[in-house]
Formats: sequence, C-alpha cells, structure tokens
Amino acid sequence: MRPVRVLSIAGTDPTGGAGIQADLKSIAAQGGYGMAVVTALVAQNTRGVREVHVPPVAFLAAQLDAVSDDVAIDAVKIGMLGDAAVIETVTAWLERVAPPLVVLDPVMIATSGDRLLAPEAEAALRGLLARADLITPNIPELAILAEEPEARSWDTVLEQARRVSGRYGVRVLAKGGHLVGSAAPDALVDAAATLPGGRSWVEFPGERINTPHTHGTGCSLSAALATRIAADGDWIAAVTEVKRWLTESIRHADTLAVGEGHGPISHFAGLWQRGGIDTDRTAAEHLDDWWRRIAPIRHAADDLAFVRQLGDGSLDRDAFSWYLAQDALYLRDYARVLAAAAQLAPTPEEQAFWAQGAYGSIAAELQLHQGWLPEDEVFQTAPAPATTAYVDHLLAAAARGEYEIIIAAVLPCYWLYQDIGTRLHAHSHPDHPYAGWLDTYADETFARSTERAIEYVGEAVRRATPQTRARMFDAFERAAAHEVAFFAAPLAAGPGSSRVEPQAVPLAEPLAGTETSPGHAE
Ligand SMILES: Nc1ncnc2c1ncn2[C@@H]1O[C@H](COP(=O)(O)OP(=O)(O)OP(=O)(O)O)[C@@H](O)[C@H]1O
Ligand SMILES: Cc1ncc(COP(=O)(O)O)c(N)n1
Repeated sequence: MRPVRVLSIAGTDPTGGAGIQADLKSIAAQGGYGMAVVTALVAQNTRGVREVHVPPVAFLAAQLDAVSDDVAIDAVKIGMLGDAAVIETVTAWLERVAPPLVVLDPVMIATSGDRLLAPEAEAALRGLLARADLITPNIPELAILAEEPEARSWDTVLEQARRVSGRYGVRVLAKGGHLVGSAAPDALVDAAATLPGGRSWVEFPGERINTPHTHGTGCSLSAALATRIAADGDWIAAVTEVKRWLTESIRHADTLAVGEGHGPISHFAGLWQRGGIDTDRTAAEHLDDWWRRIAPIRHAADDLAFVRQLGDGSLDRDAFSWYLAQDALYLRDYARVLAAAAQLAPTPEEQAFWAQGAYGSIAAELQLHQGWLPEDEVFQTAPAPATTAYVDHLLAAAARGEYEIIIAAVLPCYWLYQDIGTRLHAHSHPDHPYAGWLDTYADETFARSTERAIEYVGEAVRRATPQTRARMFDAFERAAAHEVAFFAAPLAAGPGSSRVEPQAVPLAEPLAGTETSPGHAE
C-alpha cells in the first residue's frame, strides 16, 4: 500500500523530541511519508526554550508552495505557528490548496511553561480552527479556546471540548495528559454528533505511565493521528491505535537518556522491538554474520596444541585415544539431540535430514571410532568436564523443545568440525601417523550435510523474531565455545584443567548402565 504523504507545518526542536522532528518520527512510525515546512526555529532542549526565530513569512509561503506545487498531500498536521503573520500565511495557503485532512495542534505554551504563540495571535488562531478537521488541545489550551477556567476534572474537560467543538464546528481530541491520577484518558468529541452511532463523544481510556519524559507527546499524537486517519479514514480505529502506540512510546522513554530535563518519548521502540532494525537478510547473510561473530572462538580453535599436533602428526597417541573415547561418548548424546530436532522439524525434508544425522552420528561415526578405539575403552571412559558441559548444553536445548534453538546448538558440531577438518586434511600424507583419521575429514557426504545444516538454520533465523534470533545465536555461540573446549581438553594440563584421564568405570555405575546397550550392561 502506498504510504500517505503527510506534511507537518511546525516549529523545530533541535534535541529531536518535539515539533517537526517529533512529527517526522511519528509519521514514519505510523507508516506514512513525512514532509516538513518550518514555521519557527526554536533554540530549545529538554529543559526549556531559549530563543525563537521566526523567518520572514514570504519564505514560509515559499516553503509551503514548494511542497504543494509538486506533491499531492494526503494530510496536514499543524503545530507551532508562533505569531499572527504566520497564521495568516498558513491560513491563506490552506484555503488555496485545500488539503483533504487537516489536524491542528493549537500549540501555545510548551511543557516547560515557555510561550510558543504570541498572546496577541490567539485570536488569529481561533480563525484557523474552523479550517481544521480535528484539533488536539491539551487541558490549558482547551481552556483558552473555551475562554473558561482550566478544567480540574475529566468530566469538565469533556464538557469544555463539546462547547469548543460546537463553537468552531470542529472535532476535538480532548487529552487527559495534564490530569492528576493513574489514568491518562483521551476523548474524541464532536458536538455535531457525527461519530459512529450518532455519538457526540467516544472515550479512549489510557493508563498513565509514571515518567517525567513526555516532551513532545502532543506533537507526536497529532502527527500520528493525521497519518492514521488519512490512511484508512476510520477515526475510532486511528485514535485507538495511535493511543496504544503513544503509550508504548512513552513507556520506553526512560531508555533514551536524551537530556537532563523532560526527555522525549521513544517513537520507534515498539517497532524496533517487534521488527528489529536489521535489513531483510537472506538465510546465508544471517549465517555469514554468525560465522563472523564467532571469529574469536574459531581462531582459538586454530591455536590449539591438539589441533596443531594432530595436523603435524606429533600428537601423543594416548591423548588421541582419549579424545576418540570422549568423542564417542559425546556422539551418543549428540545423536539424541539430533533426533529431538527431527521430531520437531517443520518440514519432511528437515525431519529426514536431522533423523539421518542422528543415525549417522550413532552408527557410522561410532563405527569409525571403534575402528580406532576398542569398544570397551569407550564404555569404560568417564566423560570429561568439557564433554559433559557440551552435552549438557545440547541436552538442555533439546529438553526445552524449541526447534530453532536445538538446530542452532547442534550446528557448530557440523560447521566447526568441518572447518577444522578441512585444514587438518590438508596435512594428510600416506606416512602420516593419523592419515586414516585425517582422511575421514574429507568425507564429501559430511561436507554436504554441513551445507544443509547451515541452510536449515539460516532459514530458521530468517523466520524467527528478533528475540528468538538472539537466543538462537546464543545457543550457537555457546555450542561453538564448547566445541573448542572439547578440542582443547585432550592436551589441557595443570590444575583446574579439563583433562581427565581415562578412567575405568564399573559397569554397574549409572553411566555404564545408561550409555551401553543391555548386552553391555548385563
Ligand atoms: N504520563 C503519561 N502516560 C500515558 N499517556 C500520557 C502521559 N502523558 C500524556 N499522555 C498522553 O499523551 C498525549 C498528549 O497529552 P497531553 O495532554 O500531555 O498533551 P500536550 O500537553 O499537548 O503534550 P506535550 O505538551 O507534552 O507535547 C495524550 O494522548 C495523553 O493521554
Ligand atoms: C517546536 C515546538 N512545538 C511544540 C512544542 C510543544 O511540546 P512540549 O509541550 O512537549 O514542549 C515544543 N516544545 N516545540
């Protein structure tokens, strides 16, 4: 759908919380295309207004014409006008261009108490009200327009709004932001009773967020309303949705840390949270990024004595056997985790892939190890801390039962193993003491499986919410660290090391009982 083209005619706030800056953010947050004509340059920050410069009105007219001569405008939001000459210029332009929707925020006094409209310009502003489709005064502004004392209760606000609506023939959004108490209600008021169901007012309840950071809420509300109403014409839906968005943006205001005074609201907080700020990456781009982010872990693997010595053939035979025994222990649980991925897989292809991986781990790879390592030795070896830690991470992912997290956690065992293996295999030659082992790394089927695993995880990342993506990466990164610790364990030495000598475990111990077939356990 084409975004609606919304023009803000307002003053500036160089700290970005109010005025034109807030309007442009609000229009964008509501899915519109924002444009802006500056009425006044305001030297202000979150503490207050320092100086106001109103450029010559001829230049204001030139800006307005520059937009309307070129762009079909769907809605106009009017904010700070400054003085009577500005109001006259804008009024004349509105009469000539007749934009389809005009929302007027009758800005008079900033939250800080500084005047943003010359007192003698109030009469000129009244003349502009009838030209608007909606006005959005706060409680003090409503009182000025009603020429009555400021309302102290919500009921009085509604009555005043009805009188102002009747007098100027305009819909009024009465705002409860300045009330005391736990509520911040708003109401759409139309004395002509043209609201759905012939009603003269519709209330929009709202909870008050306890924060001093509400600078620019009025500007943001009116710009967002102009955008939403222009987009689908449903006024009630527009106010409901905008109020929900505004409350959400106020709720996140405290996270911004902009200025020492009344800080701005966070216009995009909800969008960032729901959609993130990432561009639409392909599955491969996501995983390229994952690979880049685990570079420190990968480089640590390359520096391991175990990996270097396995490559140059100088590795101690016992350390190698110990590694194989740990690997065999690892693979048994790894196969169970892959089976869990198969069980949860969303497509038959993925189900088959992970089930095949489970089978491959338990059958083919164990057979391979058993060629190097007597089976008894595997079953009589206690798992080292590094093995237990790695396996526990994977089993915990499986136990939580989230497909995305499981496949992210099992990926390093494919990817890092394949990556290290490719480099190790380059060292193989017929006289190499571990040639038989290094050659297993050249397995084409495993390389293809690694590619498929990367592809499936990449697709899952693409489908996931930002929160799930972050948890997937965490599961992946931690598994990668475990994978490297696992490679480090055979040669890690000294106190507190993860090197655990192969130990004979009595067959009656739970480990033997759970890890072996009934035939072995007796
Ligand atoms: N603390 C708050 N929690 C939730 N909503 C609020 C809060 N303060 C204001 N609002 C909402 O923000 C919008 C603007 O209200 P308010 O009455 O403060 O207007 P305003 O004075 O023109 O705003 P501002 O001058 O701060 O730009 C209304 O929808 C109001 O209900
Ligand atoms: C240019 C401009 N327009 C409007 C406001 C009112 O916003 P607030 O009342 O939150 O200060 C402002 N401070 N500056």
